[in-house]
Amino acid sequence: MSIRIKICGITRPEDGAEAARLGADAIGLVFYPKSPRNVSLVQAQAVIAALPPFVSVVALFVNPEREWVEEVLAACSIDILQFHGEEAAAFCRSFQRPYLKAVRVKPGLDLTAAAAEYPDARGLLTDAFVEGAHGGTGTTFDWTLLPANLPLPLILSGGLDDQNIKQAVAAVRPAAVDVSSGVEAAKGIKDAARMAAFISGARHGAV
Ligand SMILES: O=C(O)c1ccccc1N[C@@H]1O[C@H](COP(=O)(O)O)[C@@H](O)[C@H]1O
Repeated sequence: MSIRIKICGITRPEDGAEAARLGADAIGLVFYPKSPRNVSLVQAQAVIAALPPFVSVVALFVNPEREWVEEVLAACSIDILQFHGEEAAAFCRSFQRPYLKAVRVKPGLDLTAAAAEYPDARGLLTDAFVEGAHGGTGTTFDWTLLPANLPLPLILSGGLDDQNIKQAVAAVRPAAVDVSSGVEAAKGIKDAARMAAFISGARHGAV
């Protein structure tokens, strides 16, 4: 199966539509008020309305209240949930939607054990550990820390950009890649040329 590409932190309908036109498989909407890429329900609805039907919509949360996830699901057409905090598996699965679990990688973390805690997740998304931040930092981690045989599909993220994506995909061979800051012109504003180069690099790195 060909590599899947997610462009996260979309805040504007035109950026989501452009990501889709360039060949992204999924876009991410950040429902985390502390993020510079946080979107309101109205913003999210506008982004989703501008997307073609074949692009998956991922809703990203960080340690959310249950009611907030339910409100987003009621208001927006969401395909997949992404939990980017310290959410327990029981919480993640309680919405009865496909979900991705993010882990922030640092030396000493047992990724195989971390993945095993979320057996029903659709994928394990590996981001860089940065003290005091939950994600979207543009920081890479040491890809050699990734074990060969994770029990879940691997979604590589953390500091990927249009310059390093081909090398990253060739080295790690993930099922999917995810990027936020590495294809931006400014926080929350995507750069079409960088998105195009990222998507092309990911596809070429996978061959
Ligand atoms: O994008 C954000 O602002 C964000 C905030 C809080 C948690 C996660 C966030 N984004 C996710 O972080 C990773 C890596 O981002 P980057 O490419 O290094 O900027 C990515 O999975 C985003 O989905």
